[in-house]
Amino acid sequence: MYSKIALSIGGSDSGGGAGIQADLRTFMALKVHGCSAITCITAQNSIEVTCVQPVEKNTLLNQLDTLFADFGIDALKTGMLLNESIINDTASKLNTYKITKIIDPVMVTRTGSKLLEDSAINAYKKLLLPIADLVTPNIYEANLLSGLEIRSKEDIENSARKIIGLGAKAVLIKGGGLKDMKGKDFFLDLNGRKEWLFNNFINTKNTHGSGCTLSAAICGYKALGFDLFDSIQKAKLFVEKSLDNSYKIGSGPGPLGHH
Ligand SMILES: Nc1ncnc2c1ncn2[C@@H]1O[C@H](COP(=O)(O)OP(=O)(O)O)[C@@H](O)[C@H]1O
Ligand SMILES: Cc1ncc(COP(=O)(O)OP(=O)(O)O)c(N)n1
Repeated sequence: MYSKIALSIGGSDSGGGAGIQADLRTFMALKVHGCSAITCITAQNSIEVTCVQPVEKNTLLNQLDTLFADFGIDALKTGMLLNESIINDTASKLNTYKITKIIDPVMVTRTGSKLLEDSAINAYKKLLLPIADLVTPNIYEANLLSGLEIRSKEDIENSARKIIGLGAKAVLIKGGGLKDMKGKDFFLDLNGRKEWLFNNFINTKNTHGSGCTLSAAICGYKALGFDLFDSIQKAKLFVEKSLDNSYKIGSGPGPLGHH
């Protein structure tokens, strides 16, 4: 019980639906010990983000150094990294860790609040994609990373190829941003393995934190020792069940019920 350790590097969601809070709940549900390195603090509810405060450089670096000095972390994921300076600092450390790295390139909430400065997109491409074992963009994020406008399944596949071309070992593009594509995601890796992955559509408005939950579950299953592709399949099932257990706590989209 709890012999494996996963780390989430990302932002705090004061509303508890996404970010570090969703990641730690996901790790716990998978019976993986969860650690966190907080990059920024957001004041957030189900409808808006009213304030974002990055932590100081040394606060971020000390969280990482202190964890790695004592714990044998099995896998990590990144979430909200906010700006170029946080991406630089995170990448400088990640370069030295020989564990699975899942990069969830969080850029904007479903309700339209920006979680990444525009000027930081190039830093993602230059510093994080080349060290990613897996990158998990939604349509909007894949668009910005690949420079391709995505309107169809074919565009998704082309965008995935571009992202692999930028150095990521594997990519999972979440199709939900296109009509009738919720639950349909496209996987491609460096060896040319390509698969469309499907889970059942869950008819709920309470989807806040589903992207974070997916990347955290992939990270958790990797920490438990599953290979990357199995981890993704299991994580999709985990998200489906968590969406089925989702609930409403404010006037906007509510959180997932991690189980
Ligand atoms: N209503 C839904 N029913 C089933 N699966 C869903 C639903 N909404 C999202 N998903 C799945 O949840 C995961 C996260 O996707 P999504 O919410 O689009 O990411 P993001 O929050 O990054 O935009 C994906 O695997 C997606 O297929
Ligand atoms: C602090 C923080 N990190 C990440 C997100 C984004 O969460 P995600 O699951 O990608 O999507 P939304 O449900 O927010 O659209 C966040 N909101 N806050």
